[in-house]
Amino acid sequence: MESSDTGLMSWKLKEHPKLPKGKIVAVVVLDGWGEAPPGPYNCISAAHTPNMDSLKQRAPNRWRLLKAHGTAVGLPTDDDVGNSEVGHNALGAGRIFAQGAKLVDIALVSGKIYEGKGFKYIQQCFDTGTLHLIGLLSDGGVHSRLDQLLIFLKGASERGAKRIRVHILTDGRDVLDGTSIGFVQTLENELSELREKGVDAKIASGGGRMYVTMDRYENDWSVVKRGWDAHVLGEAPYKFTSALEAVKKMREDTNTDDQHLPPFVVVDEEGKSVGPIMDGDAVVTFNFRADRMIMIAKALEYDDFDKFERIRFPKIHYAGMLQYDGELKLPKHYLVSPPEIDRTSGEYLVHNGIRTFACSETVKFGHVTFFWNGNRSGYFNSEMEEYEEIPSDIGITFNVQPKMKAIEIAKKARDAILSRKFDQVRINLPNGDMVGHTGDIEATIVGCEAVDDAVKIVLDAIEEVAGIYVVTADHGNAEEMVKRSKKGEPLLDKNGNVQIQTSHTLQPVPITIGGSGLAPGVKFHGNLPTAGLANVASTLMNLHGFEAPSDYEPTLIEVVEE
Ligand SMILES: O=C(O)[C@@H](CO)OP(=O)(O)O
Ligand SMILES: [Mn+2]
Ligand SMILES: [Mn+2]
Repeated sequence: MESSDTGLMSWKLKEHPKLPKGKIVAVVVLDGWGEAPPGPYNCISAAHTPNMDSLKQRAPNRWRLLKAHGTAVGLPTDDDVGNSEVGHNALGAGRIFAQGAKLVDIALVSGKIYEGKGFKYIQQCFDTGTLHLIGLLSDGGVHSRLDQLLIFLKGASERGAKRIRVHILTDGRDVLDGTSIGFVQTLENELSELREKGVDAKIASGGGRMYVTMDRYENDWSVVKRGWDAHVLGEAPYKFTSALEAVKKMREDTNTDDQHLPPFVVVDEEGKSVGPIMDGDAVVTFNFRADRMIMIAKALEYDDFDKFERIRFPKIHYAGMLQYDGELKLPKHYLVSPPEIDRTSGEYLVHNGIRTFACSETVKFGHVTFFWNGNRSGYFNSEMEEYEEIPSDIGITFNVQPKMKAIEIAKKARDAILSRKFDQVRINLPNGDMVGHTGDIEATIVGCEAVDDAVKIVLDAIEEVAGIYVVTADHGNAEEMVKRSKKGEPLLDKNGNVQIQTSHTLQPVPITIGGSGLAPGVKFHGNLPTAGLANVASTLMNLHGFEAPSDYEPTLIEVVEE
């Protein structure tokens, strides 16, 4: 950390000895765009992407791969796929922070989770109220983990929870479609063991994560309302006497995948919901990841709330697994302290006169703002920053509109670059990820081609202002659309069809820099073979003419005499 004469931390960055200030730098994050061998399940190699291809071929010294998964981005193990939260956190913060998944693991293993203020707060309801747990039910490890839920269920019941209701959101996005049946079965087994010990524990409601509760960035409040109605009011169009039956039947009868299952409630023999949320109950949202919990957290926490008609607003003790928004302090109560992602590159650059424009469409808007800035909403300095959100299409899966708003985002970036009002123009192009998550290979190829066209728009604008571009990605997705055996063969399901993979991957991501504003002699260091996304922030500071703070991960570039 840099310090001033007074011993206090200083925001002032040192000038870079060789690189000038004043260049406009475009930062383009391709969401879900990893590097993998070409093949029929690699939508990026299958797509016609002349611009990205030429960036790779033209300047081998200024194109390389970065680690974007596992411990390189603060996840518990190197078997953990990357994701947007940890990826953009690392890109923006320039350091690797132990992330939510890991912090919850640590708190559960040590038992500290039960000693904190958050647990004591919910525990006050255990004698007379019900403990409700709402979250994503899978072992995907992106938003939540089933093993953590099971440990917590046991821990809470040993500490006095007598009546427990779980509200499940089925996945099929971070894990294979269809696996929700197995996850529900595992949870049911655990709940039945708790019942044998005298705890009244049941699944009460649920639905598919993309259709119920887990919307983000206020894209579509009707998603959260469906969750509210099912979890809180105990009302849903589908009623079953067990969650297992619910998931199995709804998959067949409505022909929807795990991600998009309709909302359901579990009812008793009289058809009455087994677990609405009532006055005096405790509620925990057990996802550690922030973006898709913030909307439901607002609905559960805020007295003043006008996003939808709540009908009934129970007086509850609500805690998040983590605090999801550091600026809004939302929720007020939480079980595990979030990573303290401080002194991000965005905050430094604002203090050093860099004016920033950031843009994406709604579904990725918070990635280049909120996540980039360390899970902090709002501006550091509204006079120096402008964030623009292009409304995403709602109510569709993105294989229907695979081009999404890529071109519109790129045009906003182009206008911001040509206006010369900004020093950094930062965008996220969502297609590789959002279309990749649908598992639709043809549509994903179309999406990747739109990304390539969008990159060209930004690069052309950078050329006009003699600026610099940095094109990179946050994690893999579209480059690997099939589940493989250990030997690398595509796996088949029981009907002999290949198992389509909708999730992120373990693959590295490319980064490339260039533009006529780049000082001659700038190239990637040869001595950082294991660099990852956290090395990008220092690099960007250099390109703006500054040295990075000493505790940032080292820069990727060096300047050689030509
Ligand atoms: O859609 C999401 O929530 C995640 C996958 O669970 O994707 P990303 O990390 O790219 O936002
Ligand atoms: Mn992403
Ligand atoms: Mn994704």
